[in-house]
Amino acid sequence: MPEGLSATQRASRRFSVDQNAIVTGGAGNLGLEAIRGLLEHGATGIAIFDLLQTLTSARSEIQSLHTDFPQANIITLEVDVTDDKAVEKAVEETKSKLGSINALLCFAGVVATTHALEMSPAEWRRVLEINTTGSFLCAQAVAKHMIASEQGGSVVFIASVAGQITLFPQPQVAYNVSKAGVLHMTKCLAAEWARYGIRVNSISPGYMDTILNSGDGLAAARKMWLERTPLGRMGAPDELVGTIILLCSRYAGRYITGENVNVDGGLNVF
Ligand SMILES: NC(=O)c1ccc[n+]([C@@H]2O[C@H](COP(=O)([O-])OP(=O)(O)OC[C@H]3O[C@@H](n4cnc5c(N)ncnc54)[C@H](O)[C@@H]3O)[C@@H](O)[C@H]2O)c1
Ligand SMILES: OC[C@@H](O)C(O)[C@H](O)CO
Repeated sequence: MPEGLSATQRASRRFSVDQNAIVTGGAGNLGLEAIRGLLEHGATGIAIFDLLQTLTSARSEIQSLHTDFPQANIITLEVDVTDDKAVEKAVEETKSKLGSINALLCFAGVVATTHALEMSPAEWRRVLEINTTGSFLCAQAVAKHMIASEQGGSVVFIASVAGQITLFPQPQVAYNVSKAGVLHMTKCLAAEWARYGIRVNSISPGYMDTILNSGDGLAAARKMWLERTPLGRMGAPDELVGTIILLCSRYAGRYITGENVNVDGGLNVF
């Protein structure tokens, strides 16, 4: 322990997240697990941004969050992240209901497994619009609030190892490009917003054990994925939580910005 640190400064090394967060795609597989992790680590308020269809199908999981964390203020907002006006309105509503916005986590995303020669322009645009543009629009709207509050904050994008290497065997050029964009956007926004005390980082999951990677049609692919994953298994959704807490914590993570953390069982090494 360096000499001269006060008790308060030492306490400030904790990994706690005693603040409010917006989680886009928060009713999805990884988003729900992230929210549970944030609440377990002291988050006081959560705004779940997602499509009506997913908010409806995840109703019982969201109800369990209310039951398990009765002291937390958990709100749900129907938002399409590609709709800039809807995003701005939802961020405004979050601010008025939660009081402050200290962290943003962007999980909203889609995958298209289509060969490049067969991909329609509409499908290409949809994947980039949701994964890259949607993440940007949410970060921009939240950053404006963080700047106005003069409190700074933390933005965490969910990229993918697919943004760094060409995954095999599934053809998913639009997805891979969309996530490469998210990775570079992380660095650009970290550079632009550091002066406001806003840190911007990303997490790149590998193959997580979620619906996205399930289904009978993927059995052969799953076998190949495991062969290329040094830890030899898929990740559990809650295995992102430690990194999320580090990056969102205004204590432990306060000198980390512009960084990507691969949470992938080693998939990126090949
Ligand atoms: N599951 C994995 O193995 C894995 C690996 C790497 C990266 N990721 C990324 O993690 C994120 C979450 O993945 P997941 O496995 O939880 O998938 P998921 O399908 O369960 O969750 C995605 C969520 O995004 C929401 N969404 C989609 N389009 C939206 C829109 N236009 N506006 C608002 N919300 C929208 C969906 O309703 C859903 O709740 C995605 O960005 C995905 O690319 C997942
Ligand atoms: O094809 C599956 C991919 O989306 C994968 O789940 C992930 O993006 C690997 O990082």
